[in-house]
Amino acid sequence: MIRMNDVTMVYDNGTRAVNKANLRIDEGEFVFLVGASGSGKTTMIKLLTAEVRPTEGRVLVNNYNIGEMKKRQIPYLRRTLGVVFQDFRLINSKTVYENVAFAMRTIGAKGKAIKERVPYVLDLVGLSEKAHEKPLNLSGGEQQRVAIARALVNNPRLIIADEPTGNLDPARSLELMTLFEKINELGTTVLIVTHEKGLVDEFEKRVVVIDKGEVISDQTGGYYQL
Ligand SMILES: Nc1ncnc2c1ncn2[C@@H]1O[C@H](COP(=O)(O)OP(=O)(O)OP(=O)(O)O)[C@@H](O)[C@H]1O
Repeated sequence: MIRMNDVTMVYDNGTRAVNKANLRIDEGEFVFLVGASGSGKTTMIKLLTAEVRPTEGRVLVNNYNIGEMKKRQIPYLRRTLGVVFQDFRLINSKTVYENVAFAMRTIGAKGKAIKERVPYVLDLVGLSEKAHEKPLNLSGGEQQRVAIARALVNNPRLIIADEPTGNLDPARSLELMTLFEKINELGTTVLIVTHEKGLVDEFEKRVVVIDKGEVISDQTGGYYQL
């Protein structure tokens, strides 16, 4: 599913954001990726979605080789991924339903498939009642769940969330993690980037810690130190 072998990523200005990192995530896992600000978490995610390419080493995601793939292949890689951004990136002029349906339309899905699938994912994230609201009439936690519904709607093998609890209070954050747990139990591999240690400690999951672009610890459950 995800393989990083001795991966280094250096930005144009010379910043070495990822440094000889090794990481393997298998189908069905639930993984937290944690690290201090500037440690390289977002760059790791960008490598997985082919927003940036490795300077050295090999990155494999759902059998795509990120360093060698052609630009025109990138949309196909992204169809296998659901990405939840910290700032939601919803279309405020469209309803919740339309935001989620839109993600299906972009990959060519039509009427019946959309009518079946969108209500299912809205129910999964607990937003059936809000289907016809516009995003700006929702709370931050609800908007976050719209973003998750949209990421899930095309049935990705892997869902990646970058700081998904950044805008939420502790109770909502816990609820959100419980939702990701449920999504994982339904078969989707989950990778969550966070620097909220308290939240990670609540869940007995695999925790990968990065510091200065290197994986410095990788263990399941329990305490970790930054
Ligand atoms: N586009 C860019 N060009 C140059 N350097 C960058 C770029 N994006 C990030 N960096 C640098 O790369 C390093 C890693 O940044 P990254 O955003 O991956 O960290 P992060 O762990 O996600 O941080 P945060 O928790 O603050 O979001 C930092 O030193 C950052 O300044």
